[in-house]
Amino acid sequence: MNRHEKIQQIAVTAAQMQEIEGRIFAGGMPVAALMEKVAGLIYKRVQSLFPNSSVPIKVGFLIGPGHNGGDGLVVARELHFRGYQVNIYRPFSKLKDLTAQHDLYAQSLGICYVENVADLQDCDLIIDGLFGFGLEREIKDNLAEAINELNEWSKPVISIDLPSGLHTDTGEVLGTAIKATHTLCLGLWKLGLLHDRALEYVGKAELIDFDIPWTDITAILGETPQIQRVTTEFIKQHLPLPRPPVTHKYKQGHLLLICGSRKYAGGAILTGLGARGSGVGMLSIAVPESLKPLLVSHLPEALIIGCEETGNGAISSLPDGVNLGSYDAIACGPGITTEATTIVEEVLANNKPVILDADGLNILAQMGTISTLEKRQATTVLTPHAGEFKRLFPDLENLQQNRVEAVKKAAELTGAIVLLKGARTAIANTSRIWIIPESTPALARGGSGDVLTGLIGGLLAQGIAANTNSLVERVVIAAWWHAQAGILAAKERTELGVDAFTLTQFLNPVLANHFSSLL
Ligand SMILES: NC(=O)C1=CN([C@@H]2O[C@H](COP(=O)(O)OP(=O)(O)OC[C@H]3O[C@@H](n4cnc5c(N)ncnc54)[C@H](O)[C@@H]3O)[C@@H](O)[C@H]2O)[C@@H](O)CC1
Ligand SMILES: [K+]
Repeated sequence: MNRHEKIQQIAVTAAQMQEIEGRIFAGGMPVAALMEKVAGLIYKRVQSLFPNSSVPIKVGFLIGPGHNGGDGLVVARELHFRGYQVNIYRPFSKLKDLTAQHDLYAQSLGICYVENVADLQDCDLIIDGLFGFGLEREIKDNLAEAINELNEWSKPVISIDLPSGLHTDTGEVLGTAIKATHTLCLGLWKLGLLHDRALEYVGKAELIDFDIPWTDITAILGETPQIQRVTTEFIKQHLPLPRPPVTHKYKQGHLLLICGSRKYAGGAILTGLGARGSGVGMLSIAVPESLKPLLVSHLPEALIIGCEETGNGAISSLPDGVNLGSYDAIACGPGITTEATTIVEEVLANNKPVILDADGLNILAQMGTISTLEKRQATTVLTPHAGEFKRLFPDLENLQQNRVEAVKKAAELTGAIVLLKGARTAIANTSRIWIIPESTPALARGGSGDVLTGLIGGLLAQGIAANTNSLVERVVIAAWWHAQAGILAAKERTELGVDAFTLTQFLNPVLANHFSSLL
């Protein structure tokens, strides 16, 4: 893996970034030289995003008291030299030394300083250098009002490092925050940018790599950082491709899906199609007896098991002769309704890897999440959305806003692999956390989660059959794959055109697009 690929997999907190920065300075790099280098990369990127033309672009700068402001001033100076019409709004009198020096020089060059943020309203572009990872308290009073006013203008805004006002680690809005259209994150991805609640502020985000020595990164984060930003390169390493040249269907995993009810028949089909997309060797699907013909017609390759059903058409028990121990993995939950308690209890009592979703999770919550999972030896995967998560882990409610912390705690409490669905799906086991950095709101649609459950099940079953010891990676692959299928489908069909059935048809093209070298 090259440096670019490796660096994209890292996400850091403010404290970690400060420690890494400290090592660079201790190594002898002058602070001013690093700022010059970083700002040089930023202004070149701004130039390519907004090239100057015969009519100069008018750029408004927001300058804060620290080194984020210092970066901003160097960018302002360089764009001034390149013919941009630069205006600076700096609502602070006390500046850090280096920032103050750049400020003096900008003034000596005759760059225009304005008194009020309103004076920037006719700018074509705003650059936000108010605060970076040094923001330590709420933004209040006049500055908060200025930011709120600017957010009303709907102009292009480029934030340096991160949108000012966002907490670097949690993405929480401290008072108020800049709504950027672009964020140029410096050096290493800041964890806060990967939180759902930050997304409406971040816009298009990209990393500006300024050559932080790898030894300084690993000295602070270790060889395998605890938090991983999931990239294509990671997926490529863990994808079950290519297959061994000599194999057979059972060696490629046997997955049992337990899903559906009279009320939710479609959920069973979608889960089955998700599993189909995974390439799993053998697929068995247990559904209420009355759904059997429907499932056979949609998934002719699968073995459909008709189960005895309750008066409302939920699965009441598996038929005699079905041995849960004979499958590599079992995925249970989509569409089963909360009546199917017996089957969930039976599945959890078994010693095979289990994926629980939807009403499977609600039943687990009723059984007692932690006490039930304590008894399990085999892997359990839980795939809640925020509402299900709350029911599963009522004691973690105060963490709901900090999704990364919440998923980490949930995994620690249960020993399970927990996948918390969201705009930035987060997955944790007891030692690490993975975040899917790209997705699409097109996936916010009924049935989309059923597809994911099938996909996870299929990948997990293949992993078990192949004796791989990295099962959590299979769950991460499924989440990434699902998101990418949504993105690809939305590109072709718009964000409104990605119903769950359509989504299943984009699973395979994602692989073909990204991994042609493995085909
Ligand atoms: N880490 C690195 O390796 C590099 C960092 N650089 C820049 O330096 C930034 C960090 O610089 P700093 O540590 O100086 O921090 P910031 O520039 O983010 O801001 C810190 C300053 O803001 C004040 N402040 C914090 N919260 C406030 C609030 N709510 N209201 C008013 N004032 C507040 C603090 O007292 C301090 O003076 C990065 O984000 C990045 O832009 C780059 O210059 C070069 C490389
Ligand atoms: K900023």
